[in-house]
Amino acid sequence: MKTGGLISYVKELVYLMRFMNRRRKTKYYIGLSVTAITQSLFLVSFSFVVESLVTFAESRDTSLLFKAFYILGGALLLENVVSPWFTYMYQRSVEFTVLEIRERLYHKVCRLRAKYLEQTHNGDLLSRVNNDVTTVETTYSTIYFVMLTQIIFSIGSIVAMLSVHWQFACASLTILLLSFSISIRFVRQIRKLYEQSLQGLANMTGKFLDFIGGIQLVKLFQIRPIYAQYRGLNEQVAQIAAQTAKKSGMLAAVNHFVSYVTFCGIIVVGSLLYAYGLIGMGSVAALAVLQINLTHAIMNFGTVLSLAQNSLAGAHRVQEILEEEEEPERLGSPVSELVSEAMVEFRDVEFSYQADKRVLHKLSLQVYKGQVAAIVGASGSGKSTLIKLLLGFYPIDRGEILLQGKPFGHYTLEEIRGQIAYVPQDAFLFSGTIEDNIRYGNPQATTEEVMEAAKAAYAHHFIQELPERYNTQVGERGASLSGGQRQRIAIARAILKNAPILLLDEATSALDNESEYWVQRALNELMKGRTTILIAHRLSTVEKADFITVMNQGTIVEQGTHQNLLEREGHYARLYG
Ligand SMILES: Nc1ncnc2c1ncn2[C@@H]1O[C@H](COP(=O)(O)OP(=O)(O)OP(=O)(O)O)[C@@H](O)[C@H]1O
Repeated sequence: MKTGGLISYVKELVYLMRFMNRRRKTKYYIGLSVTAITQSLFLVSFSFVVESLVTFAESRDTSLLFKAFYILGGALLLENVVSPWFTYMYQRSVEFTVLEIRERLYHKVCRLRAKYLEQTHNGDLLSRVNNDVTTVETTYSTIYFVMLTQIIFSIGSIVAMLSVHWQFACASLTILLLSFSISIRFVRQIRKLYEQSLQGLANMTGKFLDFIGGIQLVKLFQIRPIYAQYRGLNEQVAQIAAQTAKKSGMLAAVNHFVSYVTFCGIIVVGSLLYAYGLIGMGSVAALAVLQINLTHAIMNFGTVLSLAQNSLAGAHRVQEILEEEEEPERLGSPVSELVSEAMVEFRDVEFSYQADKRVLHKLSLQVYKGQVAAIVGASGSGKSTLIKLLLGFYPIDRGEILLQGKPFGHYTLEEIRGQIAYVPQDAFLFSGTIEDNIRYGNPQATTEEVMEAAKAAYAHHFIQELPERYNTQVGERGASLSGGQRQRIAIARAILKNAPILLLDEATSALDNESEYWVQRALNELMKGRTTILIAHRLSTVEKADFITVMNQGTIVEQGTHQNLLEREGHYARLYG
């Protein structure tokens, strides 16, 4: 490996410390350094213990025996009394830093653009938050520690060797550098493999999430390709792991070879020098201990440097998310002079998800306070896109959206979303209790207010019949409730939010007659006194709307009441017929 490559690795290892704040960094550095120094001293001191004992055996000088005991006692004190305190100090910094990274990722995901979230598989995000953050944790708690210990220990061993026999020390240093340069040759290859492995794991997690999400379909249709794809990814990860093991094995073999050759060299050369009276047996024993320790230190360093590649790859994936572009604070200029009489107005709005495919063409629509506006149209005509734009998930290309008479840019995205309650087609419940799920509409609401909302949403009755009532756990995504029950809880949540504007993505389309009846009544309650935009997939639900907008290929082709539109015998009449 070139010096430039080594420098860039060192830079990357330093870069990883960015995740830690300054106060923690100081504690981390102190804790890590003191622990590494005490452990190194403990190991280096053994060579002096061995030297004193062997020389005592030769000379019967009892002061050497005491010296060995003192060194050993001091080393044990450092290792068992001092070191644990400092280990706790740096490990605590690590654990709190990892907690902060996960929190930062959570908040970051909340602020990511809809476009990024739609294009990124949940499995990939999950893998970054779990696997990749764990690799960063390993670096802080183990890799840096082992690296630092090996460096300090190597320096300590070389100094000790110099004090025992400088010629041996120089020879050892040469072997050390040679062995080190061989070790790090493998590191770059191993890094590439780790990067591939992490991406493979992310793909596998994504595939598994797909499988779990669609488990009913997988069973029903016996979808074998899903398993084949999962297995393919699994095999890929296993193959990469096998290649990594091969490289790591080669690295260990080289290090072992160097280690034992030099150990034997010391014994042979040391014995010869002893035979000619040029060195004491105690010194030969100390040098042998130091040499074997030194080569182990280099081996460990090489191994840990290759493991660090995994962490660096993981850290980069974490950093990628943290650096990902966020939603802006507001969409549009806050100083626009535009005004509108309507509660919600789309004025000549043009929009495309991808540059070459326009989805909305100069679309204009006004919904006045208290009105119920239904939007109908063929699949793909742009109905859901209108809702996404109104929720501020995408910036529009041209035109203006006005809310409560003011242009979009007048409000922050948080303010816009605060004015809107949204009930999607597939009501999403979070795992937790029914009460929690309703209260997400207004975290400050009292238990009585939660119940009032549930009553208004015709949910109270069925909730009371559940074993734990409002404390019943809904299961993952509300799996323990029926579709209609989930919808009514979602409606209760929207009622509790008490926002002036309501967006409904027709919520009754997948329900049986009885559920539909109750959900429809709940929706009527929810719509009272609010300005509502209702995306209707079935025309029977739009008859009572104040006006109906018919969309086709991103434009409004008709507008009027149910009766007018039927009489016109145009698009609506054809859809209705
Ligand atoms: N995230 C996206 N990225 C790219 N294109 C998209 C995206 N979402 C929707 N589209 C495209 O935009 C067009 C309008 O889609 P939209 O979902 O608004 O239609 P819709 O009228 O709500 O359809 P449906 O009734 O089937 O839900 C379609 O051509 C669709 O393929």
